[in-house]
Amino acid sequence: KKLPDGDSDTNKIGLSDVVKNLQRKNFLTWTAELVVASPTKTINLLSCIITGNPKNVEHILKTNFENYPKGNDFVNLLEDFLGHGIFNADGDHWKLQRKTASLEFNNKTIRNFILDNLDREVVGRFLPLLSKAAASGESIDLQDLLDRLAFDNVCKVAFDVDAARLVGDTAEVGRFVWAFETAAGISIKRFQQPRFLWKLRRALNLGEERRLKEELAVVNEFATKVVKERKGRKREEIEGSDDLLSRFIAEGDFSDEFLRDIVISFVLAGRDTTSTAMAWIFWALSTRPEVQQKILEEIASVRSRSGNAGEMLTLDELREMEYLHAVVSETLRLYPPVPMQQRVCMRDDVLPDGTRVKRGWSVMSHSYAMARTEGIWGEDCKEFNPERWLQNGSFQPKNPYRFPVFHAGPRTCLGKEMAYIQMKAVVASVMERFEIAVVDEDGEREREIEYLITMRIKGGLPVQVRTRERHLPEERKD
Ligand code: HEM
Repeated sequence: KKLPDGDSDTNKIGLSDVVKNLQRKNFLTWTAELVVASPTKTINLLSCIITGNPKNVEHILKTNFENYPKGNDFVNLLEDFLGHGIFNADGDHWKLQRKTASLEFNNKTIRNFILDNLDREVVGRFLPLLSKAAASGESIDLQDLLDRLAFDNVCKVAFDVDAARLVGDTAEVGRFVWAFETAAGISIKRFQQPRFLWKLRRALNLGEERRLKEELAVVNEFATKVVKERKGRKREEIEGSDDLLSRFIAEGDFSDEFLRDIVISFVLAGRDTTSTAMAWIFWALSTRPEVQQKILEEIASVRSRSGNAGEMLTLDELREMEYLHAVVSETLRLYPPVPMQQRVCMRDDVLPDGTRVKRGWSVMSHSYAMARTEGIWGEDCKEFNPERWLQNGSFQPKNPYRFPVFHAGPRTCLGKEMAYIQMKAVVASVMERFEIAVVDEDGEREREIEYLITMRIKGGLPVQVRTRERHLPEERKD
């Protein structure tokens, strides 16, 4: 039988290609090259379909959503850590959590809660650390500081706990924070190993698996204690609190275990994603003075319109900053924090480009490759060009199936708005006060990528910080 164009047999990558190329290349960039070069933008890599074709992405994430769950392999990997929290659940279990969580994320009060927390964290902790670095002249790892900042923020929003990672862990939660980071690291490393290996180590309680078990006991004990304590508070107090744990308790009769799992899922989903994105933004800006200048002009303009001479911009002012929104989006496009997203096929299917998918095969959408596809973004797709997001100065959102950086369809990221608020607030606050110079920066040279679920800058982001003179609106200066 003649195969239709784009049939999985046409763009098949064999085992010998895999072995030859993986020795030399990073999996993410190698598969991106293959996807971009494929006529249908879809490849079949040892019965794993990888696609950068927007029509296929829409089919997988929305049109035929029920046929493409996360699947047991994915869920099993993270189950010890996340249980069946929203990020690691399928079917009814996922639906129930999604419903309540969407309600809460769309609740207006959460935005103010996010910004108030950010205000304390950024003004009280983050900026002073940068001032110290500016005074001493020593270089600092900005990616690491941003990791700490994002961890603190997401813990506050998820369960109103101050993890205090930016100021050194406090005695009470320090053990939890350390255990969480270690457990996340070991759990994620499972993705790199053959399944039987980590399962065997787990069964025999050996090495990292043993460590994981110990650290998870600490994480679970701490989270359960917080859940129980919160449930024990007065009803009015719970109802008046904006963190997600309190909101879930106020909304329904959920078990301690369920609440613990969802909270841990939120912390995992919100920490490295946002910090990685911010690190790439500062890296991208460091070689683009003209983009920095435009952001500074935009900050000056919103401040002069509102007369705000305060430490932080307000939510409305951040919202007005459409150029900064475009800069953040352009960085996310080229450096998507979650560059590939995996699903599993439940029943044999044919994708819109003709690719056949068999039951049990993995299917991955490749945001990193899509950003580098001329058919989606035009000839300048590899350039950093924030203007592509703007029309007459207004930000124009793109079709999410062409830009699935926050996923798309029923499982779209719930923290997108929170992430944008955070990224814009941090970038604006830093840029107003400091010049950030990336150390060992080699002009436009790309940084090496470290890819393990999120796409991080390999080796961190060493920077030197210099103080910049601020220009606040005159009338409110004192
Ligand atoms: C720049 C920052 C972020 C990016 C790029 C991002 C991206 C994503 C992506 C790609 C997914 C889908 C993952 C998958 O199912 O394979 C996702 C899901 C999710 N994200 Fe985000 N995320 C970001 C920040 C956040 C934040 C700050 C939170 C909130 C605390 C958050 C909460 C979630 C949750 C709860 C899900 C699961 C949704 C579901 O399965 O129904 N994310 N995110």
